[in-house]
Amino acid sequence: MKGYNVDSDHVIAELVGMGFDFSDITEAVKSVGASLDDAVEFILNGSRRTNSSASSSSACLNVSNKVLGKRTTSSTESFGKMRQQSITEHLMSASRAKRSKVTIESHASASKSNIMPRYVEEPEVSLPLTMDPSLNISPAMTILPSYCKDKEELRSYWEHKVNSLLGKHFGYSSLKNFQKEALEAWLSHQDCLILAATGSGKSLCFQIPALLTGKVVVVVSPLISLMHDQCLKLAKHGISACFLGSGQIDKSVEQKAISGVYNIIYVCPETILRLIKPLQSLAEGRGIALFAIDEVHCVSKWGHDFRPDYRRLCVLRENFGRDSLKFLKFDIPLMALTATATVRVREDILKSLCMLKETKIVITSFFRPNLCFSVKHSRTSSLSSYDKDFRELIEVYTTGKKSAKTYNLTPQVLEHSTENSSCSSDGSMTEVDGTCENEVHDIDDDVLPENDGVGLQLENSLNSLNEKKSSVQYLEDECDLFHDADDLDVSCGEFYGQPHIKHFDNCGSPETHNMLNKPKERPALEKGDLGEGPTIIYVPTRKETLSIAKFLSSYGVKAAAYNAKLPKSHLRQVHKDFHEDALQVVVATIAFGMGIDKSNVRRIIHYGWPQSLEAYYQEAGRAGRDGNLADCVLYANMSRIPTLLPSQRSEEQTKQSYKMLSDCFRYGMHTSSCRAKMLVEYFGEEFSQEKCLLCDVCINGPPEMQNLIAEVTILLQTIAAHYGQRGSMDFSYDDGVVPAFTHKRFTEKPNLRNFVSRIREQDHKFAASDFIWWRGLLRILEYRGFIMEGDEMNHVQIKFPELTESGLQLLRSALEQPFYVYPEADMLLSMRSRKSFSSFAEWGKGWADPEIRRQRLESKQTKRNCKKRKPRKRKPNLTTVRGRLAAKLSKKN
Ligand SMILES: Nc1ncnc2c1ncn2[C@@H]1O[C@H](COP(=O)(O)OP(=O)(O)OP(=O)(O)O)[C@@H](O)[C@H]1O
Ligand SMILES: [Mg+2]
Repeated sequence: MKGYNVDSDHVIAELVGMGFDFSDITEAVKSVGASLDDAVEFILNGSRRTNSSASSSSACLNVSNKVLGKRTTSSTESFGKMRQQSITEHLMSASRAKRSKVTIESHASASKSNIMPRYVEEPEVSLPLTMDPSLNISPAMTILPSYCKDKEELRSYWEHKVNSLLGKHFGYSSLKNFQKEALEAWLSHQDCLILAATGSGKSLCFQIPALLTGKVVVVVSPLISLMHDQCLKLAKHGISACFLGSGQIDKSVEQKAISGVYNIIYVCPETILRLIKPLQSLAEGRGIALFAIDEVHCVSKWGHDFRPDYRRLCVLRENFGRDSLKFLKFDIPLMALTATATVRVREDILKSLCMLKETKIVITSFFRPNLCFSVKHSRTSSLSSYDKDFRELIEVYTTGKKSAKTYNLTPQVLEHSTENSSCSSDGSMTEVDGTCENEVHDIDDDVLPENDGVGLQLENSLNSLNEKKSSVQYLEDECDLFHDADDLDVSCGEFYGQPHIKHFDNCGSPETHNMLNKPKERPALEKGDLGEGPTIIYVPTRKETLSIAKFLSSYGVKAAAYNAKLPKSHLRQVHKDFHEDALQVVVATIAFGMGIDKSNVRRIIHYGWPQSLEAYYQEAGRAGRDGNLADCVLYANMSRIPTLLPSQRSEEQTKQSYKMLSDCFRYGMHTSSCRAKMLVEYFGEEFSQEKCLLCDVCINGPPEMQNLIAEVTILLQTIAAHYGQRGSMDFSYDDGVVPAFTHKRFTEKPNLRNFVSRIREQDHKFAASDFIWWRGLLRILEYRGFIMEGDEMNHVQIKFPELTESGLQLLRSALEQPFYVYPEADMLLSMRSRKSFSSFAEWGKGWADPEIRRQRLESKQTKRNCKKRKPRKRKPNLTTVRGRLAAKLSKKN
């Protein structure tokens, strides 16, 4: 297979997945090159295997789907051939031989190097303990050859074995440390929870046991597309696998899985619950080496991607232990894996899965040293924001390029959908509502006669549209809630391992992988040109996927939209083109989900607030898997507090979701700590170095500190006075400054807005102060423990502030000590448009002068009047039904 490139590998794997004979495939690829369609055409029409039912290249995807789900008779022949060559067959035959007699052959007298026992492990068969008990070797180690005299020897024995499998199947030279630790736990029959960064290689931890033992590994995974991709990769590495989703299962695949045909069975949580009994017979027959629960954060209600069925997976511990299956010598180990779990989520995982007390926890650093994090302010709402925010990106992909050819993926869909979205949301979660409202007003209200029958009808329908658009159902429809677009037509499929070729997927060479393993030296990571690798832009709403993709395409960028509502054929095409580097930018909702493992993604842009830092870090983690520099930019509207995406949640979950959103908001607002540090510390890791040296804060440095004693004092005083805390203290202040709280606005619990207007009224120095500036200050006071939330409701940031005991104490000493802070992002934003608050002096002085005050008030009034001017009549849009109707009505009048 020398000379085959990544593209041909991909095509070969696809064809293997379709069930074609390997020799036919190689011949086809040799003849027509790395084109899937052409190769299918060649095999189907141009060579031995002519099949009239699938003769056109357009049938290619159908063929694929059919074969994934139900194999046609014509493919059985080649498939049988492949099975002969598959590793499964080898292990199966070995296994059969093994079961008839003693499992491990002793080779005490032979040299280790040339004697490898044919079978490494058979936990059910206990062996005489020939080792010194003082070695403290766990029972599982005893299943290893008895010529290994000590722990070190045992370790090097299995490392040697694993490394040869690694080289043979994957082309890697060694395991990473965390992978070794995980395998050691499994060898010792321990349950294991693995927390390792995105793209670090967690899958190998559960794939290797299948190769080592010849038993089956059962992997629980949340998404069909993820299972499909992993099976495809395994097939390329010579390992047979199948996936069983929860839809219409092809029973024959399921039966084969249960009879032990595949090395690895991927199964969704719903299905595994149905398969407990059959899996118990599999455990008794071929044997189950391990249950792996991938993306295990889905177990936790405290995580970002909760899947209720994951919580029922404690059945695995209940039904696959020695207590329930007498033929087992040891409980079948559980291995749980995730890249994003906070300490609380970890505890929840261990408890919900009933993992054993001695569960080994393997944690690698969450730090990805080649990712450059930054946060930028953007309204993310209109073409003008796109223009500003994506100019650089457009330059990267178009400068010096000859043609500005538009990438034309389902243009009709794009055209149609963007036509109605001229006023798209501003990208933050709040703007889902905003969009709807704007949209309803795209017809001029003032063109409609008030009591005209048609007008009334139109108005009614607009109202009902309005109502519909503010319903949770409609809003849910605007956003994708799952990390999956269900772009496959099948719910199960099988993949047979092909004879091994040296593959490194589209993920680079082993050397580049090792770079992830072993971070580059810090000084070498100087920020510069990132190159042209692809970009993923994550947006909150489906509509924005279309409008941004259309915008970028109009500048000649090869961009495509991806969201769960687009046609499946389009989604598949996007996946394919993205993996083959035919696309420069994918603009997606979170449906472009978990498990995207492409090495050269150079930029992940979040355009609008994510819902949690877990989700953010997981999505950002898709960048730079080749170890080279990559950018992770968050564009968010700093002037708005994000809101939760609509979803069905219990009260408890709502609270948790608010907490996560709030943490995410703080991450964006923070201006003085290294971003990577903030992120890894969020996951409970102590950051080993001071800074990442690559994020916007490390590069630009924090903003200048300001002494805000005057502002802090008046804010605390205003709040304290409302709650009658003044009497209980002996702080002294200028009575003129403290507000008199007799105003009727204050009879109810006041929110920050009320306090700010009070401050503005009371002190001319602050009369023109921005609300968002005070909001930033309030947040700082909350971090420092001086303020707390005064109501029971859930908020992203404190809404009804009250003073804590420390707040009261601070107030007592406030006037004596300076209060230095780094202004938060919203404060900086407000200061950019106005004078800084601490330098209110100038403004303040101005307000003190009655003449200046009069002039300012007058100009304010004039501005207001200008705003109130009757809106200009817009020309009705004659391309829409409503527009034509409005035009007709206005003519009548
Ligand atoms: N020991 C190793 N040496 C070199 N490369 C490796 C090693 N182990 C895994 N890899 C490679 O690392 C890449 C990422 O692997 P994998 O998909 O298992 O990551 P992951 O940790 O599961 O990521 P995610 O969190 O996105 O699911 C793969 O392309 C894989 O082949
Ligand atoms: Mg993974």
